[in-house]
Amino acid sequence: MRVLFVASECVPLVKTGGLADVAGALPKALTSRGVDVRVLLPGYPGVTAPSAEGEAVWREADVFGQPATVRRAPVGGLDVLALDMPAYFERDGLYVTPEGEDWPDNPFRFAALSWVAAGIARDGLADGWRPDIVHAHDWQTGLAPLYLQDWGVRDVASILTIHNMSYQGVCEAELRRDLKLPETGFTAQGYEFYGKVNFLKAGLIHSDLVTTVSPTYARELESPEFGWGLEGVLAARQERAIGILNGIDTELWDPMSDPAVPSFTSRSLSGRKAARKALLQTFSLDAGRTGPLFGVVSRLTDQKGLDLLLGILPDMLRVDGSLVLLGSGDRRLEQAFLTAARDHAGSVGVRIGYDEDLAHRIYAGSDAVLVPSRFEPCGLTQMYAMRYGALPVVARTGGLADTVIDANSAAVSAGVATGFQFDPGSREAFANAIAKVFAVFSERSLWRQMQRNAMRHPVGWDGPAERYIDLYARLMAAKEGKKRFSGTR
Ligand SMILES: Nc1ncnc2c1ncn2[C@@H]1O[C@H](COP(=O)(O)OP(=O)(O)O[C@H]2O[C@H](CO)[C@@H](O)[C@H](O)[C@H]2O)[C@@H](O)[C@H]1O
Repeated sequence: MRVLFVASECVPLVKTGGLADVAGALPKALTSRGVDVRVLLPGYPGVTAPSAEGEAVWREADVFGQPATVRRAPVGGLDVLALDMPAYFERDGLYVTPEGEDWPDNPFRFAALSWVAAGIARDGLADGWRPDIVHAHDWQTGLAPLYLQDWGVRDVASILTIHNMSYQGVCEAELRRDLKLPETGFTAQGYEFYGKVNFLKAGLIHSDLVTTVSPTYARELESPEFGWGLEGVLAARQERAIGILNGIDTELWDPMSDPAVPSFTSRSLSGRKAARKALLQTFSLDAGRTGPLFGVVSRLTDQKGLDLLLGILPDMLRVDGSLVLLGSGDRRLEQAFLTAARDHAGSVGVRIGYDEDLAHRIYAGSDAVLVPSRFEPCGLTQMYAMRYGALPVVARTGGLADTVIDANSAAVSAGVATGFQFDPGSREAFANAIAKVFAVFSERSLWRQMQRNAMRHPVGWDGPAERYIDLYARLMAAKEGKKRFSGTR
């Protein structure tokens, strides 16, 4: 079974968010189960540097005005195919300029990525490798299934995984000819979206199968609130989006062997105490405060609901809580948190930027990690938190609802709670959940039991990888005409 993964970012080479974690970890889990996976990535500087010596396995002289060369190299346990197109990808910033604006040629950059994925599926590589399946991820690769279908490549199946429906890759209709999109597809049943071109919609319509990253988000996606205008497209498909919960890379994220933090396990937490102390020192926070130390590691966007945190912060601090936050994104949120840190020096620490090492130290040293998202397709931070013994406090939405067992009275009596849930978007519900965190924090044995539960909660890729393999096998069988594909949620 040969699978071509195509994604716009991937750990350990280049990451801005959770897509990269999945695009790095899932291929590893599939490979260890015998699937032959290669991962096609844009040749950003972080990708071309480690693959520069790789063999050129595919070329085309002119892909949207630029020569394209694909180099194959083993990097970080992955079989990487780096798309070398310096004019498109050798720049500082994956999607946006240093000033935070979308690169104006993003439609061409990511159409090129999709085009090359489809080209590899059509032609195969110089070493004879040709995929059975193209597995595309998010809008940046949404045109790959369309090109495959348009070119009549019928013996390679395509899957599109939605990591976030709110980013769709919409561009002006006039570009459609230059993007080499079929004119007949520019309709409401095709890739047209309110008079524009929509990359994600193209992928949803033309892929053989659509998946998303949690069962709850799969259901939510069919409502206008979460579908961002594409809910009808999913509902109209014969096979709707299949929700497969993400896992996390439990080798990279292992408190026992993580080089960024003192070693600890669910049985022996003394290393965790040291991690907490070190974290307080990093942010020059007062070690004498008796309440929980809350942590946040997040992109600062409206999705993540962190404006709600600003609203309840003074109350949290009044009862001796503390906060550390690492994030970047929306300039106004960045400023607001920096101001909070200045106003509450000693109890609030804020780092604006991206820092992988510090992220590990926050999961290991915080008592609780806050994820108040308005919507969350899966969410990985709550799983990293659980694995490191920080109890997650999450909005009850998407994958957050699927991964955290709320400390309600039934779960507490059954001894299975792993965190705290509240109604998304509600400041009052968030404040109530925080009050509960304080209450449980003062009941040391219950807190300790929840930490143990959280740390032992299965968060790896074993189950999800098996489900993807099952889908791949059924898709291949369907392509071979053995039987009609039938998906289940
Ligand atoms: N400033 C910073 N410094 C260091 N690390 C930082 C950071 N900001 C964020 N991170 C890291 O980025 C990742 C974020 O992953 P999430 O899944 O929580 O969100 P994201 O919205 O990016 O992903 C989308 O795709 C993923 C994958 O499918 C879905 O889980 C999710 O719901 C969906 O929105 C985590 O590994 C986190 O530690």
